[in-house]
Amino acid sequence: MPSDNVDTHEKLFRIASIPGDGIGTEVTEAAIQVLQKLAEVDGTFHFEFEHFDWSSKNFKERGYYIPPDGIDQLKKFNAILFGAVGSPDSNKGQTQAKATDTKRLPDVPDHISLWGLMLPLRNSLTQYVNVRPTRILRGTSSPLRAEVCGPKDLDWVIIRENSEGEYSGHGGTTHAASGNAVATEVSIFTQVGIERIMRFAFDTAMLRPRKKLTMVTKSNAQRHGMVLWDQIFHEVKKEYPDVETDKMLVDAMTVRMTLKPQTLDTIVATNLHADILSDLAAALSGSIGIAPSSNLDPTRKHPSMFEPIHGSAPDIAGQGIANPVGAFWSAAEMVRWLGLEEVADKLMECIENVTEAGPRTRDLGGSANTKEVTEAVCNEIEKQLKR
Ligand SMILES: NC(=O)c1ccc[n+]([C@@H]2O[C@H](COP(=O)([O-])OP(=O)(O)OC[C@H]3O[C@@H](n4cnc5c(N)ncnc54)[C@H](O)[C@@H]3O)[C@@H](O)[C@H]2O)c1
Ligand SMILES: O=C(O)C[C@@H](O)C(=O)O
Ligand SMILES: [K+]
Ligand SMILES: [Mn+2]
Repeated sequence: MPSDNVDTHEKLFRIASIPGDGIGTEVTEAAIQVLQKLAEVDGTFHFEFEHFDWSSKNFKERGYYIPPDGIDQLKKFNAILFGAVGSPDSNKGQTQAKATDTKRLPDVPDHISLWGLMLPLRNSLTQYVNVRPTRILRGTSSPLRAEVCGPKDLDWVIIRENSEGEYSGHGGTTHAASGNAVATEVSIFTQVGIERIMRFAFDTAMLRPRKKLTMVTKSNAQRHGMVLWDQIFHEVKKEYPDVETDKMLVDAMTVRMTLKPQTLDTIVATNLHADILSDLAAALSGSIGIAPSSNLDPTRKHPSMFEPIHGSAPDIAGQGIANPVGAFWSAAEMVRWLGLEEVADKLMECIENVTEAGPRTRDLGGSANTKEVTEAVCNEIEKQLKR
């Protein structure tokens, strides 16, 4: 509840924070610090955070990530800030694997953690869109040669289908004892699921200056679900005559992203294809550490969830050196989703003032730690937003 000295006319946003594991906890804490500073300096709204410790550590102790009433609890919030899931105890080996190299094996297998926390959240809260913008932030550079990619040549938004496809979770394993195990991983594509992601992608393209949408599939080799994607794309396209469109096969798309980044703008792809392409996009724009994502329920029936696209990064977890910029940018997208467009723009401005002037973390060529970057962004907020 607002404290006594708070004007009750101020907007109050209730945010659930789920830091998760590894650097997820470090960058979420940093993002909350930045959001609190933003609210404090702006003065017209404030945030109330509630923390949910649904970590892999707790999973090992309790046997679950999300408690039985967990999803219902989340439904009361205006938005969710998520860190990352993926057990960081990577040196402790794993009980079920026959692995010879236990050095990099997590003790909660990744498919258990993803299906125990991340995917049930996206699914239960009908966050069927995942928006992943990518551009070269001021002061950062692409690993691509300057002739291929100048600072303005990479400005994309990837619309990832976030509810079905390769992530439908249908499948099983049998015959394991025979020494010739049989496993299926069935992709499911539905007309409803495809239509709604296409409409969202066209709407997104319409709001961007270039009004350009590239649809990605693999409909040469995958002849059912991917062909349905193509067909529905062509149907929905008729409703958006102002949007310039083209279509790519996902393998060729990686080449186009790398060699002709300026020819792309809005991109729509399936759950798995967009997952892979968005990591590539992040790397091409400078670092996985800066890339944001919004898991949206466009109907606004349920809270949407905002998280950097990276994982728990066991290799650097606990060192305090993770780049918090992806979490900050995600926080800015949350602020935008909550209706505070101008504040979101100002926050992005502050973030980019810091990527430009430094301090920067190692992944961006600097030597700063998470705390130093966070303090720099907070100072920038003080400077830029003070009335
Ligand atoms: N949405 C999620 O929660 C999510 C996303 C991706 C991976 N994961 C999980 O995270 C774990 C690790 O996965 P991974 O290693 O494939 O991917 P990852 O994104 O965690 O790390 C890949 C590489 O990028 C670096 N990196 C990532 N974020 C960084 C940041 N903010 N600053 C600096 N460097 C950064 C890491 O140090 C690592 O070298 C796995 O358990 C995986 O399942 C979860
Ligand atoms: O596959 C996933 O969705 C997990 C992670 O890689 C992500 O991009 O959020
Ligand atoms: K994440
Ligand atoms: Mn991913």
